[in-house]
Amino acid sequence: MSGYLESEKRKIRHEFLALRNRMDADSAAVCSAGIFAGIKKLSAYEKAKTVMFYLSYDSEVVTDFMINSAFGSGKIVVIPLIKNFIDEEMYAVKISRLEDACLSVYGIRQPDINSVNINIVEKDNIDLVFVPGLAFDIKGHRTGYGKGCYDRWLKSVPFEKIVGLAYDFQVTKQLPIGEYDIPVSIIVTEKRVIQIKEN
Ligand SMILES: Nc1nc2c(c(=O)[nH]1)N(C=O)[C@@H](CNc1ccc(C(=O)N[C@@H](CCC(=O)O)C(=O)O)cc1)CN2
Ligand SMILES: Nc1ncnc2c1ncn2[C@@H]1O[C@H](COP(=O)(O)OP(=O)(O)OP(=O)(O)O)[C@@H](O)[C@H]1O
Repeated sequence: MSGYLESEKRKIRHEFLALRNRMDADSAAVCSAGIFAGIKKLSAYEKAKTVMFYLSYDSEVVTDFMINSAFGSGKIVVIPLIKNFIDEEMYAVKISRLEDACLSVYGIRQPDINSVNINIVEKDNIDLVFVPGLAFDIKGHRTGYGKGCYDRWLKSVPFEKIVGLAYDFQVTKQLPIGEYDIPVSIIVTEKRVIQIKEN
């Protein structure tokens, strides 16, 4: 990645993380409920048997109650797992309850790779993937924490299965894009559902 692109991305991360960190817990809960209301209206969600959520940390869109609701609807829930924080390769693993994913390194909740029976689910068997982000643009580009874990994992996932979850202020007109950035096909915020055309 060019130095210019890297510094532009760094600025975006800084700016949008500051915005997101300004949210208080009550507003985050209210907005996340609004986002889930939007998700439930998606026919792709209704039809999905297996959905990939992430377990929110920091000031990300809150997903715990969404995951519990998905269990209640009989869906299979998978979440990202980083087995090794050196190569940072991501896997999708099935959980049966939120408690399967205890607090892990760097504040990210994920299953304990030593104590839990790790059940890796193939990408082809996942119907819908919700991705977190620091910022999204109206063409579906996403800026994350800058590890590239999601971009690497999403490489072979069909565009229409990838859905970004964001507070409305995280959606901007245009983000700097790198060669590996994988766009989302839908962005769900508490105010709107943005459908993106594939380029
Ligand atoms: N909720 C949620 N879960 C997620 C992500 C996310 O953005 N949100 N990820 C999105 O990618 C992945 C987590 N990726 C991560 C990879 C590394 C570090 C991390 O803090 N690494 C250390 C460096 C390790 C070291 O010192 O060797 C660091 O930066 O300090 C954090 C998250 C998968 N799970
Ligand atoms: N498919 C890939 N193959 C090789 N390198 C990649 C791939 N995807 C991303 N990277 C590299 O990972 C680093 C971080 O990428 P980027 O800035 O796009 O992360 P991000 O989208 O902000 O974060 P994340 O995907 O973790 O949420 C960059 O150096 C990028 O070149």
